[in-house]
Amino acid sequence: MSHSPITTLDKNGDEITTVGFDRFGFDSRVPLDVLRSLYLRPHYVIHANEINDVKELDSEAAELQHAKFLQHHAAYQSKSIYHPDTQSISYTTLSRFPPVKLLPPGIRKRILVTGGAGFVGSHLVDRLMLLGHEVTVLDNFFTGSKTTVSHWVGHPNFELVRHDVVEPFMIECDQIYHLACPASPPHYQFNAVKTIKTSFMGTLNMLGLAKRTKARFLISSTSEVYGDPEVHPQTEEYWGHVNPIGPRACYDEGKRVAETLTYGFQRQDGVDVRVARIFNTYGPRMNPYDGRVVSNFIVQALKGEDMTVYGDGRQTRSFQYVHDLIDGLIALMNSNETRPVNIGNSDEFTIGEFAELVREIVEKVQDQDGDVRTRRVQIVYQPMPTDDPQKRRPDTTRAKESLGWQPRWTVRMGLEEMVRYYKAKMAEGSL
Ligand SMILES: O=c1ccn([C@@H]2O[C@H](COP(=O)(O)OP(=O)(O)O[C@H]3OC[C@@H](O)[C@H](O)[C@H]3O)[C@@H](O)[C@H]2O)c(=O)[nH]1
Repeated sequence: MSHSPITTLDKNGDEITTVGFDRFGFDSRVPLDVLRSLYLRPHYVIHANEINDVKELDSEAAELQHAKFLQHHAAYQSKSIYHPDTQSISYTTLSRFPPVKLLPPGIRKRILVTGGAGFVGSHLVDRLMLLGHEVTVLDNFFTGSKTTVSHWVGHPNFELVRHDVVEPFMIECDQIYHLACPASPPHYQFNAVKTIKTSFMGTLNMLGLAKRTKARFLISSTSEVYGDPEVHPQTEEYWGHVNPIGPRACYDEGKRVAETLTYGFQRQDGVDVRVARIFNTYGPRMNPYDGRVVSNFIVQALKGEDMTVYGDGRQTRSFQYVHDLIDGLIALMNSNETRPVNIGNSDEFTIGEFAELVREIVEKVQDQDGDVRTRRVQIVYQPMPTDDPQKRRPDTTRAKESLGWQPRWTVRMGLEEMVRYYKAKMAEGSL
């Protein structure tokens, strides 16, 4: 089956060919198709009675399966070959790393990314690596996965360290993106004490490192600091409405105390800090089983299972695509804005409406690919989790004014790409 390349249009109807921008003395632009080649993995399925030679699999037909998103670039990932007969998967080694920018030493930065093997972290790592910086990833692989950054392992600009941020860590660096913490409600509630320990001790340790090295420090905080908000949309001035003893408190209060620590180090020790309050974000490399709504809905619809809406589906969320978030994080890190900044998309949906949108997009992609559906998936209702916020939408005026940042991706474009990512995972056998 052959595909013609897809055009990605932004909110204004203009084509997106690059992400990032040249602002605050930091050029973060990279071509979109190069980025895509890092997460849309070519997959191959072979049966025991078929050819067993990997080279034979580099056929035009196999490559075409992903040609739709990989316009001019070969995928810079090892190949994963699924053997359904033995329920096994083999990975090939990379013969060539993705090309990275050659930066003069004065411009090249040494950047530490905690949680760099997670969903958001791995996209940030891709961007910083392609831009030519030296990147060290710290991750304990509790919710992150080595496969998200495996295409960089062995590259001279890259280092992957298994380390838990609750223990101190020493390294010389210029910038620290401190992202380490489980972010999905079922994951962060799985071990609540560990979650709050990660937020508190992890942030304390990384701020200590920033103080010693004089590195600029950015923490990924969250819209959850606003709790179940009584102000809508949420501005950075709003202090929030959080239940300090509820099941979400380990995360909400953990991030609130992490912000308190961050500004404590700024006031007492002059640490150069940035605080990003991240709103609901989705995209490729989200763990398909992490329990958040976007991954749940897409995976359920692709598998032909019923889509689970919690409560009556009238609660709202506003969803941003991961490339917009990374643009925002990089802009914030390199700007002079030291106050907290909301990074999110203000396109707000009820969860009920969102389920219908996801179902429609999954069906559209399936129809384009000629997939056969045995039935239309149903939307079913399940109990609402305790303390689930009733509404959420960012006021992003500050990000627009201070960073010149606003989201570019439409929810539709982002969802379509994520559906293709999960389809590839299914074909690979890992979903
Ligand atoms: O299968 C599902 C999963 C979730 N939901 C609902 O969808 C909404 C969104 O749920 P998610 O679990 O994706 O995310 P939440 O908004 O609750 O929390 C998120 O907030 C912002 C981030 O910091 C974190 O990633 C996460 O804590 C909730 O109302 C939830 O009850 C469903 O209806 N069905």
